[in-house]
Amino acid sequence: MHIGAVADDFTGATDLATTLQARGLRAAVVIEDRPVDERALDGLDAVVVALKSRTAPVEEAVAASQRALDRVLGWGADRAYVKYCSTFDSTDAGNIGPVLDAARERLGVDRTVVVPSFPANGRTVEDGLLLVHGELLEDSPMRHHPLTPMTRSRVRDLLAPQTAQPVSEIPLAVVREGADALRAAIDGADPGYLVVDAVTDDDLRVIAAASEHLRLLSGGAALAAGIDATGGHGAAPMPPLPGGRLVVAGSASAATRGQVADAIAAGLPTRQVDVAAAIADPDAEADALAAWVRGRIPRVVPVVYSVAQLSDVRPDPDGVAAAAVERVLARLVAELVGTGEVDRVVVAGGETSGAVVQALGVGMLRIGPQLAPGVCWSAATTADGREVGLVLKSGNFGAPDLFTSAWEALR
Ligand SMILES: Nc1ncnc2c1ncn2[C@@H]1O[C@H](COP(=O)(O)OP(=O)(O)OP(=O)(O)O)[C@@H](O)[C@H]1O
Ligand SMILES: O=C(O)[C@@H](O)C(=O)CO
Repeated sequence: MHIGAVADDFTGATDLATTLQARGLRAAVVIEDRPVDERALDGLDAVVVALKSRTAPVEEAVAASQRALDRVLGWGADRAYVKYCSTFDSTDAGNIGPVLDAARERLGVDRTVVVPSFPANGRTVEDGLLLVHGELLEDSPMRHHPLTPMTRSRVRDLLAPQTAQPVSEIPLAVVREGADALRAAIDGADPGYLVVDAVTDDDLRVIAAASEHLRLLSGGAALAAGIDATGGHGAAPMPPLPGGRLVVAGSASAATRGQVADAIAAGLPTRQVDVAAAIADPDAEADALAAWVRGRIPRVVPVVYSVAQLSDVRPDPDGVAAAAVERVLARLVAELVGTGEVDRVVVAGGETSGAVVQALGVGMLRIGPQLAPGVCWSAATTADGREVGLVLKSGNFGAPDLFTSAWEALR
């Protein structure tokens, strides 16, 4: 196995796995500590362990990441990849630094690159500053993220409070000199973390080539697109899925809000989660939503969402609303998949996807056709043996019409 990766949320895990698969590497996602039949790992070039650790308490995130790393190394991975968000979602007390520190120690290495850039999704790093579609991260919609509001843009300033290790920057000019010059800069820098500028996919290919000797990589998923692959393997075949279809969106991100608006405009049946009702009695709200969905499937694709506009986000310092919405959407999907009424689900949002996949009791995701950079279908078997197709969509990924167009890839 070439790559063993640990991703801090579930959409990030499928983002990395589909990116590796597009390079011709056979990749799959393993869910947290769930046992897997090791025969299913035979012939895989890469395994990504999906964690729900982005906003977990630091000790929990580090412990879960260590267990995941031990697992992939035990499965024979030559190299490790710590995957975080391309918008570096974290807080000053956050988990990226501690997880990287622990991974460096586990692998006995003194440095790694830090490369959140994902040009195909508009995230670039130049002069050490993270830009989202050309706008500073702190001026982008990420400023209003319900769990990890991003109010600074310099990657070094975001990482430094999370680690005692030095954080240095390698400018674009060095990357553009090519892999040999960049490798010399990486090896000559202080030990610790090296934030490397990258604006284009070519820059990422140079960084991947210059980092070939590093046993630990870190970044968003796009750095993986530069990994030298000799594979040529396509997407895993999806099982026949004749049942109902459903979209659940717990994400408040700009792209998801656009996709919700597009679904409304396209005439899909849509219904908003009642957050107050969800907090009061999440199971009753889930049951009410399930009854509404049942009245519509399998003819059409119902869309259950929680945020159409930013003013729908409830001030939530204790995470009560977030947990309630996650529970409602997870129970809704588990109920309808459990009865066999629904077998294809598009889930928008990383935390939301984590809650849904946990509720389904899925152990492994086989990576199917790609729908957009970082967005793909995956096939899974639930704890009670149902076959299901899932799209775990990062909040800010995918074209506006994703909720109407995603199904075509399964025809
Ligand atoms: N109306 C609301 N008020 C407060 N919190 C909400 C509301 N609706 C949803 N949430 C919570 O906001 C969080 C959104 O996070 P999630 O990771 O699912 O989406 P995202 O951040 O857009 O996606 P990604 O992490 O992939 O970028 C979830 O915990 C969800 O339950
Ligand atoms: O890297 C990204 O932007 C995504 O995979 C993600 O992690 C969003 O949750």
